[in-house]
Amino acid sequence: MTTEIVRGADQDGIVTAAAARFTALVAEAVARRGRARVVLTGGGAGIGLLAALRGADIDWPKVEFFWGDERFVAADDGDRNALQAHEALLAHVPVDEALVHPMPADDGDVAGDVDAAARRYAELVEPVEAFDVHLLGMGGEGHINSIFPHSPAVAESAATAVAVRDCPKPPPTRITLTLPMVRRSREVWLLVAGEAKAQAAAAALGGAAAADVPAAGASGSDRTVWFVDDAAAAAL
Ligand SMILES: O=C(O)[C@H](O)[C@@H](O)[C@H](O)[C@H](O)COP(=O)(O)O
Repeated sequence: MTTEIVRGADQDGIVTAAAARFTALVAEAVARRGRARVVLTGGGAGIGLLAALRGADIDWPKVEFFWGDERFVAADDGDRNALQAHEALLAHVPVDEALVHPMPADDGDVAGDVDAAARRYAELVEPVEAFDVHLLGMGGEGHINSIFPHSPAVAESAATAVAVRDCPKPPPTRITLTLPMVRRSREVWLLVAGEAKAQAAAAALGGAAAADVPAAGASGSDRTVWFVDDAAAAAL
């Protein structure tokens, strides 16, 4: 397993670098396996990458989309990562809707039951042998997906997806893939920009415990790539 650091001047710089690499990774996965399985995330950098991919030369109907985390709100709530991904990318490219797997929303038959929603998503991802790439943003205290330091989610070693309550970053109720499921990816990419992330980036790359800095537990079976801008790289 390789860890690689890709530097950019700012968030736009890392998004541009990640978009070029994403295009190549999807082409290779499709050539080898007929399909590329990708996991999307929320946050400024993750959604920014999706917007940058709109014009990319990608065989979109061969791409299968999963989410690493989601805010448990109504489907039409602007806080939904799936809605933001739709607006940034999915509505603009010819995806196969049967291959787009958003996490359940807080309406429909699991309304009010985030545990049932998480279980449903766990059942969906359980049979996936490996994602090709799991995209992640990182918070200033080192969270990835909705896995926060010293939370039940960061300690989860069995379930593939779990409910999150009292999340420090609003909205408070969420669903997240767990670290074991994140690691079921050939590649894991962290998109990290801004000085607020510098200490956590240095700690994660320096071998901190995942309980303290969840990003430290995010690694791909083939490769982990940190896309960091100059400000976020300041303490490396
Ligand atoms: O749904 C979410 O909020 C996320 O998936 C979260 O893990 C995000 O990726 C980080 O908080 C980084 O977000 P920024 O890139 O906006 O700092």
